[in-house]
Amino acid sequence: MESPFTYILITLFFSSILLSIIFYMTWQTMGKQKYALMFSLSFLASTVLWANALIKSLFLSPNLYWMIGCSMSMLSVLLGTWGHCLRTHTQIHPAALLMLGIIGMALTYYFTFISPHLGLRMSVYLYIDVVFLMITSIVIIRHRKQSRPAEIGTSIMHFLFAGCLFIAASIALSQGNKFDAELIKLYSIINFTALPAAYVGMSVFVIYMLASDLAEEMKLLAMTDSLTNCLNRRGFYVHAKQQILELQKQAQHVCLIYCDIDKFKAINDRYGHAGGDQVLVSISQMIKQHIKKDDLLGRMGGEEFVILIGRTCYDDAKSVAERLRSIINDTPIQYGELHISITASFGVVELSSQDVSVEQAINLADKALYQAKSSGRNKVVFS
Ligand SMILES: Nc1nc2c(ncn2[C@@H]2O[C@H](COP(=O)(O)OP(=O)(O)OP(=O)(O)O)[C@@H](O)[C@H]2O)c(=O)[nH]1
Repeated sequence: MESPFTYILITLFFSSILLSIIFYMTWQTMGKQKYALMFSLSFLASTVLWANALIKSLFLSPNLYWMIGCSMSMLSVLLGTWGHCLRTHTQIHPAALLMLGIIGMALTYYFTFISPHLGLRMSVYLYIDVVFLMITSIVIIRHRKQSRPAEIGTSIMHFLFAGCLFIAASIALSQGNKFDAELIKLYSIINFTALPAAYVGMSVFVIYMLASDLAEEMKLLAMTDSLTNCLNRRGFYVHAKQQILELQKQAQHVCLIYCDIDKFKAINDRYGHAGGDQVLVSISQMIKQHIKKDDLLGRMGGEEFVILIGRTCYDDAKSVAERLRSIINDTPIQYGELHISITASFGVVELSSQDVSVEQAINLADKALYQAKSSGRNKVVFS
């Protein structure tokens, strides 16, 4: 009858193979993101680690088995940390991570072969793993202002995993240089109960985090206009509702500006659909350049854009549309060798002091726009 630890190792071995395959397939199907490949390689290293633990007594000398186990453990955590740094665009040089791993290996080698010390031999690599896991936990939680639930969960799981390893390492170290059967028993209990649970929990949370990344990407795509890259109608409604509440709380003057390019059909007829598209892209870029980062720009369809702005001073808010009109009027759009002169009409509604919904505000601004069109175009009309 095999020891129960053997069965746990077999389970970990197969779980790691599966996780490595899952992340490899994620890498293949999710645009070959490097971090997914790192996660796959990380679980491959874990697979070697568990396989090494399973076959140790069959082929390897104890010291060789130990060095392979330590290096695979650190390699696995290092690759995972590197993957998380890539995903979060954290500027930690891989060489710094590699250096930490090499120091861990050198110290383990030293305390195994040169100046043998049981406690240090068993604990140094685990402490290095703890450092890697803590870096990962911090990197995940700190890379954006408001972390997603999946990121919070993944960060906590890395922290818990680091905690389990820290306890295991400290128990091993507290033996000193002499084998202590009681402490080793405790060390094995941590190693084969808390650690596998934390390991599997952490892996599942990483998968959940990547799935949540994908869901966010889809949501973003569903709210983005593919030609101009600004918000589409649906995206504008969703964001404008939140933004209006935010701005009104800050007692800002909120204006909704409806902008429609004049005689756009004629531009399409003269320069072709591609020329018309270029005009739409250039106009959206021009508007983005001349509004603030927090202002919202959406394309409502065709040649219609809508802008939501908040300004502390009412005159500032009112002047934005006039400034945009004048810039569009004065800036011909380059299309290949050609320069296309265009104008646009604007309808503006102020909604700071009124209890107006986005839909009503758009209707009012649209009516003002209609007046701007019917009174000769290239004009701004306030509702
Ligand atoms: N190139 C291009 N044209 C588009 C797109 N979406 C809509 N259009 C065209 O935009 C034109 C809009 O024309 P109209 O609604 O008649 O308006 P207009 O010619 O700008 O006239 P006024 O608004 O009255 O000044 C139509 O010819 C549509 O085919 C697009 O994504 N790309």
